[in-house]
Amino acid sequence: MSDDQLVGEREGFAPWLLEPMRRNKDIYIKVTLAAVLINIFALTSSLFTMVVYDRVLPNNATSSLVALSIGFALIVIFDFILKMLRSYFVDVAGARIDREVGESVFDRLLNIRLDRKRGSTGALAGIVREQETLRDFFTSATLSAVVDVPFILLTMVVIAIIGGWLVLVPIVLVPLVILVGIVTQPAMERLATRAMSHALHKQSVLVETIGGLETVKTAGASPILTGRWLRSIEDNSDISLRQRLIANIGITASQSAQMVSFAAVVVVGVEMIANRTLTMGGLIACSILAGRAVAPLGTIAQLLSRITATRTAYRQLNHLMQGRPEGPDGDPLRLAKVAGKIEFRNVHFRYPGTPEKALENINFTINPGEHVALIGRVGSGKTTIAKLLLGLYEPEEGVILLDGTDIRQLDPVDLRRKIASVMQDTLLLSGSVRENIALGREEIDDPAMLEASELAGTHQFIGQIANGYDRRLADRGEGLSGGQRQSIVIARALAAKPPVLVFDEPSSGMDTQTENGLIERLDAELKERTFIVITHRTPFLRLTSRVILMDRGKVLMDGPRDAVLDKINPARVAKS
Ligand SMILES: Nc1ncnc2c1ncn2[C@@H]1O[C@H](COP(=O)(O)OP(=O)(O)OP(=O)(O)O)[C@@H](O)[C@H]1O
Repeated sequence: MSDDQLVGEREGFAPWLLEPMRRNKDIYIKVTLAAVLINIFALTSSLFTMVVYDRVLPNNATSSLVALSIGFALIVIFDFILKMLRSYFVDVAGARIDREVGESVFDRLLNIRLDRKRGSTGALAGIVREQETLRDFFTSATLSAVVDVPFILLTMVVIAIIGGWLVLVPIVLVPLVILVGIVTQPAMERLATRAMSHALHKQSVLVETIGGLETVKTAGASPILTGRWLRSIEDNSDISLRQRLIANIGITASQSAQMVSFAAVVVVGVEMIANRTLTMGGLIACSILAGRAVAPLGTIAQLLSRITATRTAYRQLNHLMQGRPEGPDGDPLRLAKVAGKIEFRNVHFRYPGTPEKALENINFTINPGEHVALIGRVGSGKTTIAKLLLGLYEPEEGVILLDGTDIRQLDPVDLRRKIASVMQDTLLLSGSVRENIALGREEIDDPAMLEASELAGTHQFIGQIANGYDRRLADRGEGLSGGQRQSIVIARALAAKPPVLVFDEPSSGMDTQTENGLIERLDAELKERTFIVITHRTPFLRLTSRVILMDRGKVLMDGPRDAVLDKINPARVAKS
């Protein structure tokens, strides 16, 4: 699915947003109450003017004017306080909603099923960032403007009371402005969707470039990325130009409507004054009110592009939130104690969107405490077996069992605690070495961290540096050598003493001496634990007693280590 398709879905209002809003119901009730009072106060300035013209001026009643002015000043003060309170309430509720939504969006991101993940990393990051657009809506003036819209009716009722038929002016104009909004809305929606997909594309280019800056430089990929970047900037500015054009139709229409409304009231009002059906003060009050009736629509028109962007952001996030998360549909199982028996039964697997099977009819059983090497040519499916065992993907057919339980029924997080892994793309987090090994797991105290670190060989280079374990690593562990990064990741896997360990090319970045030292230390450590190692190199085979040879997604040979190695390489037999 392309980034474009990611933004095209439409759904109803979803619980991940509705629930946090409901939990803040009390605050929104206060906001509505404040809005009622603010809108009532807003009417008073016109009524004040009316009374001054009709009662104070003809009678030269200065004392009444003083009293009225004091009253009006008090209203202005109350109005000020209420407006401040309203913004504060909107902000508090917005911040709470933002936190709750942020938590559930990040949680869903962590539980995303890899087989359902669509679009690039940058696009996914962009979708998650859309939460900010939602927050902007919930904490900004937009929400207050939307809340003010129903009060247009109240303003019209007051116009009808004071000016009678004069109310026809806003009655005709308000729907006209709304109509302009409705007519431009589909175009705004379309543009908002396209704007978002262009923004996601721009984000993808940026993330790809920054993430691989070293490779971009060494491989000379700058021209192709610059081209993509410039295209996405052009696309983005083209779309925002069109968005502004369309939005301006609504904004200008509402401004014109405000002017027409004011003038029409005056024209019709003059006639009514001549007929003595309206006072001078009444006319002035009505013309102010008629402008006010159209004003909230003007604010909405100004914020329309923001409102459509919020809807598009909502749909995007909803698409992410409605995807099925990892783990079983019902309550996930957690195995109390794992002996470490692993079984692949008739497993077939195809990566999403690829025609060929990466694994075809895989069958093997690994007994508790057995040490097995998975070997085979590049692309033969070894890593895929590890990924399936870790529950990152589900088999298309067949089952994978851990101690006799289908791993699809297990809690994926718990499964990955029981089966610790060192995967090929060793990724470190920014933070200290200690944090990278312990990863915030409570059971890993300092002695456990140090023990794992000594076993993995991390201590050999970190132990020499003062405060080495507290040394902060740069982004993704850049600043450490490939072998050093691997050693930290091995320490991370060993630290919790898991019953099963899966290592995928654990020593590809290490020199022979470091690798041999590691293998010697692991020999004792791995006793009575199930161990699977994927390797192209022979030293690690010393730790294993059985070898599974893979070829083009199938098991070609499976048997005792030396027997399989002798079959593959008859020269070995001759030598021995
Ligand atoms: N994320 C993916 N999406 C689509 N195809 C993939 C993906 N990862 C791997 N493949 C394909 O699946 C096949 C098996 O890949 P796998 O990584 O399991 O091989 P491998 O035996 O571990 O190779 P290597 O020794 O190079 O690590 C390959 O043909 C590869 O192109």
